[in-house]
Amino acid sequence: MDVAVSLTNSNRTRTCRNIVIHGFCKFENKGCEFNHDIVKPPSASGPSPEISKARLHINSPVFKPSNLGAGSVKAESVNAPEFVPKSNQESAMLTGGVYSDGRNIMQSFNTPIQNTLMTSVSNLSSNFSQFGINDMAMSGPMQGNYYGDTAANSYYYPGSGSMMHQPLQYHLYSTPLPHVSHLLPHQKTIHSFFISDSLREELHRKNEMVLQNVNAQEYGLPEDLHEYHSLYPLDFSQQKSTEVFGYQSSVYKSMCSVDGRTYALRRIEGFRLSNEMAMQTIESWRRIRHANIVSIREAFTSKAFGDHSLIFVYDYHPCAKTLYDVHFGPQAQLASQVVVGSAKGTDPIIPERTLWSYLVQIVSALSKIHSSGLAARLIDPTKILVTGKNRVRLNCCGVMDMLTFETAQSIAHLQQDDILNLGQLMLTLACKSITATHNISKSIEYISQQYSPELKNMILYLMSQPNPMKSSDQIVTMLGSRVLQEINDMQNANDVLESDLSRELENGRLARLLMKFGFINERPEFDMDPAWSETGDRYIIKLFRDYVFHQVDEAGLPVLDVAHVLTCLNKLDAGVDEKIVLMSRDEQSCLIVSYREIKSCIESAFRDLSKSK
Ligand SMILES: Nc1ncnc2c1ncn2[C@@H]1O[C@H](COP(=O)(O)OP(=O)(O)OP(=O)(O)O)[C@@H](O)[C@H]1O
Repeated sequence: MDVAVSLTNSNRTRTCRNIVIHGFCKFENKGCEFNHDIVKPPSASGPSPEISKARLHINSPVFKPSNLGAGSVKAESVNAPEFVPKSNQESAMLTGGVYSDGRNIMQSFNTPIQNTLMTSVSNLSSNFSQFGINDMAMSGPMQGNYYGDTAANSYYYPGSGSMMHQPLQYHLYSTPLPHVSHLLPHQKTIHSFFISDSLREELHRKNEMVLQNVNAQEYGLPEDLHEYHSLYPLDFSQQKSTEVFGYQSSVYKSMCSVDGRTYALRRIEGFRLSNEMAMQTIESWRRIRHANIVSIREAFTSKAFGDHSLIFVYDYHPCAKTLYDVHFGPQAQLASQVVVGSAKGTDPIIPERTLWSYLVQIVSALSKIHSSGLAARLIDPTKILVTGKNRVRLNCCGVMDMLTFETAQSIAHLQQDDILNLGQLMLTLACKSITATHNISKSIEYISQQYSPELKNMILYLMSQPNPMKSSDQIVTMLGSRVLQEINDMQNANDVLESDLSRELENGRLARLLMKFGFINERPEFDMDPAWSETGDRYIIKLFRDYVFHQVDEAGLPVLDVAHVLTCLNKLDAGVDEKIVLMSRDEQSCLIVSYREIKSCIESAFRDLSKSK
């Protein structure tokens, strides 16, 4: 398709396009070959200064000649030398001129023209209102006037009205204003095109955490540890406790040089493995995959830290905190003081629903572990990770099996201990005191005051002597309706995430479109190639790119309007029949094409590119 708009065909009878569009031609006496002798009304010896300066900019309405039916302009028709509107009325409309009797055209529109104009304006307004732009740019009384004459006039005469609109910083997302919640069904705010702020922030924080790095030498860390490198300490506390494992332990984030993924390495310091068989205990744990268990990948010994260390490799969960940190750590205490506004001792309790949720998740993990013939052996607030809102996972699974390999213990017995430890954990959480197990009767009394008898009885059952044996499956049955509640909550959360995902899906669509643009536009290797010249489909694409991204306002400043870009790209992707005016950079030619035609140009240019591979 050849789309060059040539001016070499001298045709004195044709009205100059600049006269039609701008009302004047700056090349009139400088060699422009076209006819400039149109009947100019006496009072309109020159175009209004505002209009003469006005360039194609974001506020330009979508031009829709009333007598051009849909599909009447094919992409091929851009071969036509120039665009000549069919009637003087239209040209008058475009130039914002006056009639021969001196009446201003805006005051004296006859009904069909007025309808066309107002349709264009209202189309544009509704396009933009989809993005909540009305709310931002024309809030309050302005909005009420928008469809009135005053607004239409200032719309067509940029700069002439009392309200001058500067380009807004649409890329700086602000939260929606309260009145924006009362939008009409077809209107949307820009926020509705992207994932929620809180989720975006959370994901950014997690990404940032994955990329955190320290200088290994400064921290006395090895550069390489087996297949792992870029170690980053996750536990900066100076005091290391030996309470849980009987050994000091440290945790590092690190990257695996084999698969490039990030893992959490738990180092048991100063542990010398005396029996190689102990390594096999990890095999059963490696097979366990459960939503409430931090998966283990492998274990190995290392002298890279200058001692005999045993290293366990777990899945890394960025920004994870321990259950202890969340409910008993210094930050939790500070937060509760802020909430309550009083000293320690009046901490708000953990909501009962959260406690049931923890219980259901941990019992679900235990059920999986016990049915695999294993025991968790570490139901401790410092060894349970919180990896999302109320989402818990058992951590450090398999460590105790290896550390106590020599002292064989009955699995059935260890499983009973798991259930007892779970009871103690729930007691601790319900009393929000790490020492709650020191005086159980007092703690139970406190729980009966704060929570339902159902929760109290469940904790009592978990902590009771096995008679003859308790099983995790029994507890699952006892939890009954709580499990259903948990499923319901999770599915609701899933729905919210899915809707966020669907918004990003739309953006992914646009990103693919932009990639195509990037592939096609201004390829240096096709610079002088007539088959890939700037006169064919690619020319339309280039002009469209200018229309979308390179518009300027009346002061010649760049228009940075995300909403305009989104509107254009969405219409392009949908291939709608709406027509737009594309203007060449030298303002010497203009084309009227529909989004559908531009879309087919892009597709064919991209097909050509992929064929040439
Ligand atoms: N798999 C993991 N993914 C992400 N972070 C983890 C992982 N395992 C542990 N962490 C983080 O490492 C930090 C230290 O964990 P650790 O288990 O040592 O807790 P701790 O409270 O310091 O216990 P201890 O007193 O026994 O050292 C915690 O903030 C925890 O969130």
